[in-house]
Amino acid sequence: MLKNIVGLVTGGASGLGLATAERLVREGGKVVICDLSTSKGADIAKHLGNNAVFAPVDVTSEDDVKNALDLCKIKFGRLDAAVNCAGITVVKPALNTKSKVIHTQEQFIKVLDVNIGGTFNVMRLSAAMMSENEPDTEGCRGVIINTASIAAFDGKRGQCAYSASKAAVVGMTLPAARDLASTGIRVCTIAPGYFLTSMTEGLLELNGGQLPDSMQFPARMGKPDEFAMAVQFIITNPMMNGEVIRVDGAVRMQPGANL
Ligand SMILES: NC(=O)C1=CN([C@@H]2O[C@H](COP(=O)(O)OP(=O)(O)OC[C@H]3O[C@@H](n4cnc5c(N)ncnc54)[C@H](O)[C@@H]3O)[C@@H](O)[C@H]2O)C=CC1
Ligand SMILES: C[C@]12CCC(=O)C=C1CC[C@@H]1[C@@H]2C(=O)C[C@@]2(C)[C@H]1CC[C@]2(O)C(=O)C=O
Repeated sequence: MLKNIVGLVTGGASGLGLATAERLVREGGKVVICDLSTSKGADIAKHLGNNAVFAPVDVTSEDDVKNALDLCKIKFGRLDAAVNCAGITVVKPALNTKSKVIHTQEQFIKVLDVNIGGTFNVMRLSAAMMSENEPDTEGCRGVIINTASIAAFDGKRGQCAYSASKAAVVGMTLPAARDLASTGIRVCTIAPGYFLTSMTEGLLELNGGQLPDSMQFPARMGKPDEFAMAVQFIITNPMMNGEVIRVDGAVRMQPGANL
């Protein structure tokens, strides 16, 4: 149960973030769905009812995140769990040796800006708000959950930017947990494998109908709610701190096709 837990979920209008927002509400909590103003976040929050509200947020903007936290305070009074799911990817080799096309620096920086900068922006501002909470019986004031990827460890061809960004999210987990320990705020990261969302739609088709990377067990794409179950576990288990959990059915990404 997540009774009365107030969560803020970035990327909450789609895929893993949406499943997390839905689970929070289903389990008795409340949620601020943060996503781009162009997303379906407003309709989704309406559909989820009074325990959900939408905040238009670009995670790279300090003002947008502050406004979302203000809304959280006004509507629900506090923040217990911030879940960073907003993320983007680009699939492009550093250099395409056949066509001689070079990966642009702009694309590289953009992925880092959203995936690293956005995650850090939400984490630091959420922590500041959580620091105002009364501690629970364990001294805990809140929990921050970031989303990396198994690409942080075994990036494929074409994933320099994405893998670097997710490795950074893994890398900030322990120092952030250490920074926030004295305030009673926990920080964990989930590194998902292949999950069925808009980010991976078309992946099976691209792969000739085959599952990628000889998936072990279960030999299928993850369901978004299986990610949300990991979020719930981290929120409810006070010993989960400073840790990165792979949720991937034991898959290991292979180098992939020459791009
Ligand atoms: N689907 C998968 O197999 C995996 C996904 N991930 C990671 O999980 C996270 C969620 O991905 P999915 O749900 O699959 O993707 P998705 O594309 O379904 O959802 C991502 C959401 O983030 C939002 N977003 C993008 N840029 C944003 C910004 N600047 N500010 C606010 N919101 C923004 C999008 O509007 C979208 O609603 C991402 O960080 C992704 O890298 C990691 C491993 C596997
Ligand atoms: C890069 C991938 C795989 C190759 C392909 O044909 C298309 C792709 C675009 C979506 C990527 C694919 C991938 O390798 C895994 C990721 C990066 C996927 C987006 C999310 C992804 O599933 C992941 O992060 C896995 O950890």
